[in-house]
Amino acid sequence: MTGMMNASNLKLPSSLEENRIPTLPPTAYYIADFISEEEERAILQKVETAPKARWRQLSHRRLQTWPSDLVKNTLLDARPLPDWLESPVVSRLLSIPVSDSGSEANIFSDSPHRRPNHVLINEYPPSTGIMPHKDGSAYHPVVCTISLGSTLCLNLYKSKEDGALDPEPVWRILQEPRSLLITTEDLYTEYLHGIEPIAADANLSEESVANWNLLRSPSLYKDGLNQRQTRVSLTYRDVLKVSKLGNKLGPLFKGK
Ligand SMILES: O=C(O)CCC(=O)C(=O)O
Ligand SMILES: [Fe+2]
Repeated sequence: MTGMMNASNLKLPSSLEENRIPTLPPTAYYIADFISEEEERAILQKVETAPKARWRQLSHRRLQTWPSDLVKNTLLDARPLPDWLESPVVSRLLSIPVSDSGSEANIFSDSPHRRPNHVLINEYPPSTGIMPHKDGSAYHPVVCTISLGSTLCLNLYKSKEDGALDPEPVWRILQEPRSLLITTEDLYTEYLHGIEPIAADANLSEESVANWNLLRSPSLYKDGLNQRQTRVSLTYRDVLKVSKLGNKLGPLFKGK
């Protein structure tokens, strides 16, 4: 067991502000060691052994939604998240104050349910990605992403004056396994994000990676390359609309 990272070895910041990515527009935070290797393994195990019907297969990527898909931007299924998605991630997330000012406010203090109520799980084999997009109006504009299994780059894009997408990313964020990335505000509303469908991320450097100084292991990428393995991401958000009807109909939903 020597050298194995368990939760008690994690060095969480005393506030998110300490881990703000300084070169980005408001506001993004990156915590390289948010969960331990043990916790990563346990979550991956749950993801991989979920009932087959939980998975939605897209052409390259597959995904799960917890507790369920949205219908017209509404969460119909008001059941809480399962334990393995709630703990340790949500409790840890809510325990970190945004600033050192003495206020206890956490990243979900201003959201309608004061906590994430929805998790999207995406699995990306090497050479798969997600097209540049915005996350839209269904969610409170705070996105918390846990990365598992592999490092890859998330790209941030701007729209041009004419509304068309500028295909060159304006920034890149390198997400290591077990890291937490939080994006909010302008990064939610003004910019698009996406992941290129490539086998390796290239030209990685202090100049080209916005969160370079917050990485756990920048030395792994000193040749500028990151060979991708399969990466699983957990995207935690607060869905604004939760149906009361969904609650009453709960027993009728044959939830898996
Ligand atoms: O996997 C990720 O990090 C991004 C996922 C994403 O952007 C989304 O599902 O909206
Ligand atoms: Fe997204």
